[in-house]
Amino acid sequence: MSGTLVLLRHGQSDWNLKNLFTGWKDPDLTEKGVEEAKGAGQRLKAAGYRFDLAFTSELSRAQRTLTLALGELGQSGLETIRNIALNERDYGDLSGLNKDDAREKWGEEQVHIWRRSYDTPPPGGESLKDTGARVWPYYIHTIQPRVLRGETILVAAHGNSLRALVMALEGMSGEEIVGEEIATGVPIVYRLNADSTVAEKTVLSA
Ligand SMILES: O=C(O)[C@H](O)COP(=O)(O)O
Repeated sequence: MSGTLVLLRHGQSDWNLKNLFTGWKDPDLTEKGVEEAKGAGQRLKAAGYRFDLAFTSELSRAQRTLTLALGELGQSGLETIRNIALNERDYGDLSGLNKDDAREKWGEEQVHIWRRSYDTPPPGGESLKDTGARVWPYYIHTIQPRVLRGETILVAAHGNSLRALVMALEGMSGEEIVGEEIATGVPIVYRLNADSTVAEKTVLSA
């Protein structure tokens, strides 16, 4: 057995609440999002986790979620590496549009394909495959070596940057990833084997 990797999607953002495509836009957390982030930290603490290092994106909602969770863990000030590679999928021309308005304009099926398919990008944006092409190398070169050293690592990021990571970690196909949803503020814990495969997965739901 090797180290532990914990993935945490940010708490509810203002644009999640307003049902807007967000991508690389930078809204803050809502009050509910703040509570979700704190709750994630409390559950990690109750389960006995202590982190050696954290990673997050260049976007405020993930950074703030990390700060709030670390506060609950009593680990404020933990060494944290921010990188744009962990940013949310770029939603391109959809960014800022209401998701229900988009369904009315382009149809339910097309919008679902843009949101959940593996390799169909939204107009002017990234497919999940494109997102994975930056998330996965960053994981392999920068995050995974620390986990394989036996460390406990926290990654606070986004619904689709984490879907890309989960897809690769669990060896999911382009069809399987369509049904994968990452909840806000719910830590996903992976214990890795020394050969980097997943030994055990635990979801710390509320
Ligand atoms: O960028 C966004 O709009 C959300 O964070 C995730 O959106 P999705 O649920 O459409 O993947």
